[in-house]
Amino acid sequence: MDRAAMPAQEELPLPSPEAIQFAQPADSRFRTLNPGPIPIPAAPSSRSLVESVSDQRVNLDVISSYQSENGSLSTVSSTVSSEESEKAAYELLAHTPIKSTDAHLVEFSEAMRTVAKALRRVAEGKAAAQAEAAEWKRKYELETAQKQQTKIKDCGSSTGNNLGKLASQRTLETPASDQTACCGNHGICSHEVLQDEVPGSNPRSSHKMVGRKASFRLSWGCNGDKNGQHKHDFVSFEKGDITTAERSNKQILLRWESRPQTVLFITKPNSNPVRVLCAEMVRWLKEHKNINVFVEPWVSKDLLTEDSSHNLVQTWDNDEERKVLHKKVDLIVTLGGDGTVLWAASLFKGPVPPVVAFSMGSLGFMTRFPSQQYRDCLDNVLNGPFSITLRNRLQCRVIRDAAKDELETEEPILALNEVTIDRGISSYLTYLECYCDSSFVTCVQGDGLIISTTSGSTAYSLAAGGSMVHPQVPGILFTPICPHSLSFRPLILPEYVTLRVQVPYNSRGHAWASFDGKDRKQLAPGDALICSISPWPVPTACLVDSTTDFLHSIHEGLHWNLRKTQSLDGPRD
Ligand SMILES: NC(=O)c1ccc[n+]([C@@H]2O[C@H](COP(=O)([O-])OP(=O)(O)OC[C@H]3O[C@@H](n4cnc5c(N)ncnc54)[C@H](O)[C@@H]3O)[C@@H](O)[C@H]2O)c1
Ligand SMILES: Nc1ncnc2c1ncn2[C@@H]1O[C@H](COP(=O)(O)OP(=O)(O)OP(=O)(O)O)[C@@H](O)[C@H]1O
Repeated sequence: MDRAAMPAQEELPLPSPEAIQFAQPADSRFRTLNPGPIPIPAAPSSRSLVESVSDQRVNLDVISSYQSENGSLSTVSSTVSSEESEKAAYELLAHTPIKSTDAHLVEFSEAMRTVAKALRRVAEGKAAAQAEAAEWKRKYELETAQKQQTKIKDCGSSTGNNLGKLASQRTLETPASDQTACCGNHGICSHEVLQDEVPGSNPRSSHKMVGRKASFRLSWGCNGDKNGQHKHDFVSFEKGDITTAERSNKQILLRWESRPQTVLFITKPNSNPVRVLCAEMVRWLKEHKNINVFVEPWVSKDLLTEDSSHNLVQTWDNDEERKVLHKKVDLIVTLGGDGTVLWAASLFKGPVPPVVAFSMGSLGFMTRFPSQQYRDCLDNVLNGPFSITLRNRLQCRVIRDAAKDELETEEPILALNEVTIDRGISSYLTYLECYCDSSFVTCVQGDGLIISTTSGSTAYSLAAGGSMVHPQVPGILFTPICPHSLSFRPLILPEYVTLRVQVPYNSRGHAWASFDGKDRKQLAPGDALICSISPWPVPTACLVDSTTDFLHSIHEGLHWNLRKTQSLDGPRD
């Protein structure tokens, strides 16, 4: 490069001979090539810049530039003796015009210039960042001081003149004794500030720099919620501490704002006690409470044949009418066992009115109301308020291989307990690929898989080794059925995930999906089942409250951890 064409010197000072010397390689062979300090025009030295460039790099540059002018150098340096190479090098130097050496130095100084520019940019960036940080700190301290002053005023004690002064000085120094006198009794000041030692602060007093911990924000992020409409704070950051602001397991109370007028009865079929009680309750509700009653079509016929006074009981004639039941019904009463609650829920593909489940079955895990005391129970519920358990349902969709490019293939199916994917009549192991959102979970090889709600955790999932989970816990259970693996433990996943169970093409057989033990669907290789929590839970009325009812059911219904207590006589510590 022509020296005249070089950029202005202020861009980068040319390296001094001293600097060049510093950058010389440790390699002795190279030293023999080095004719000593090279005379170059005097220029301000920048040793520090040169230091940042590795010696090796300079060596390589210089060597390669020699190479480019005399391609034989590498052969010389690697194959001939050092004496020969020295001789060759001197010859080479003798033939190398000084212009060429200058050209290398120019090249080198250009490299230095680039490094200097980069360093300058870094230094400028750092200075700007420091200035910005200082400005933020200043504003923050000012704000803190102002807030502090306001609180001190609120405390009714003498104004902390010091704070005012210090605020204007952009720092806040508050003697600990002042704080106690001012706000200590109210527990405000002393707990909401951090006190850090400030280097260089007034050594005469024990004054400290006072500042708040940095605040930050966490929020729910809903899958697919591009507008962020469902995002809301779920923690608060009071004084820099994370506190849960909203808890999903709060007790929920139902308080009527207007009087309930319509009750739907769902009853277990083929049960005489149920039939008799249903007729009695319907009459009582109509005569004493002036309530409109809906029943299933087959119940309507039953009631009419028994007593013509039941002709005022309403029902529905077709699916379209059934689909809008939730708009007419204030309350659902079930008479039967858990299966009847499941059946009642299955009639509602969308929102479900509150369910009051009377126990007329063998187990009655979800049926907490004693049928003998139906009058008191119904009175309490109709008057309100009463606790409810919001029971999540699974919304499941079968995606057929042939139609997997279509967005929605089959109607979604809602399950209150679980969806089971099993081997059906096939005698082969099921082979199911499972994904949670977009992450691979596992391959199930065994009898099948149960994807259960927390309400269903005490049903089939429990029998397959899953944990019992309180129905208000927001989760989805992932429980294998007889997995042919020693290490397949059940999982509980968060309620917001979407699960996909795929029958792979290389599966030996078909799989079968069923929903709350009903509605079996065959899954061929290539078919998939998608499950997520439905937006329409089933609100079931509690006899006492959600937790008391749950614990009562696991004690009384499942005899959980029932064991005779050891007597005192016997060995002791
Ligand atoms: N091996 C098993 O334990 C097994 C096998 C198949 C189905 N099931 C369960 O049966 C349910 C269908 O119930 P059904 O009454 O229509 O059939 P069902 O008449 O065969 O009764 C099943 C039993 O499960 C009990 N049950 C149902 N839901 C429950 C729950 N949430 N908690 C505790 N116990 C519950 C019922 O009270 C009943 O005793 C399915 O959703 C499934 O959970 C269990
Ligand atoms: N109204 C209904 N129409 C059709 N089937 C129903 C209806 N109510 C309940 N069933 C079905 O009847 C079966 C038995 O009902 P349920 O579980 O309530 O009685 P149970 O077996 O005596 O009680 P438990 O669940 O306590 O053992 C279940 O499979 C359920 O789906």
